[in-house]
Amino acid sequence: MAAPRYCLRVSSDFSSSHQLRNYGGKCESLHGHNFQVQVQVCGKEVDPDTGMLMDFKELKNTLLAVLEELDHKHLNDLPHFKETNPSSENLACFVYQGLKKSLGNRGVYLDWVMVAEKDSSRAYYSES
Ligand SMILES: Nc1nc2c(c(=O)[nH]1)N=C([C@H](O)[C@H](O)COP(=O)(O)OP(=O)(O)OP(=O)(O)O)CN2
Ligand SMILES: [Zn+2]
Repeated sequence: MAAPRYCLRVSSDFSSSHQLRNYGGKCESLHGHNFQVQVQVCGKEVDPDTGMLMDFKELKNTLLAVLEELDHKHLNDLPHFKETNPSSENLACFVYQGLKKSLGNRGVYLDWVMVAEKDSSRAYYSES
């Protein structure tokens, strides 16, 4: 039996500085990245009137609101990252938790969040 699934992906970015603790290398020094972020949400049904799972614009705006907390900040100074290392993995988890809270229960679930320091180095966080 087929199990229909529609998925949407939106992308954005933020620019921040960080210092990785307990790294034992040059990334312990202050440096910055233009982090790329991609998120995927999925659901079983589209709205019969709009044909949409959710408006891309709304999803993008929700993502931007979460990224606003990180953009142009020194990540180690943020309360969340005072103890938690601001690695790409932990940033993906942070964005996931923020988005999950904002999206609430609407028949759409957050599948995964990706954070990349560059195209060749990506971290994914998922709870499904
Ligand atoms: N699993 C992870 N590994 C690393 C992370 C991370 O978040 N998760 N982060 C870093 C540092 O942020 C570092 O700034 C990245 O540096 P690096 O990949 O070494 O980039 P470079 O440009 O210096 O090196 P290239 O060889 O040119 O890629 C490190 N690891
Ligand atoms: Zn770094």
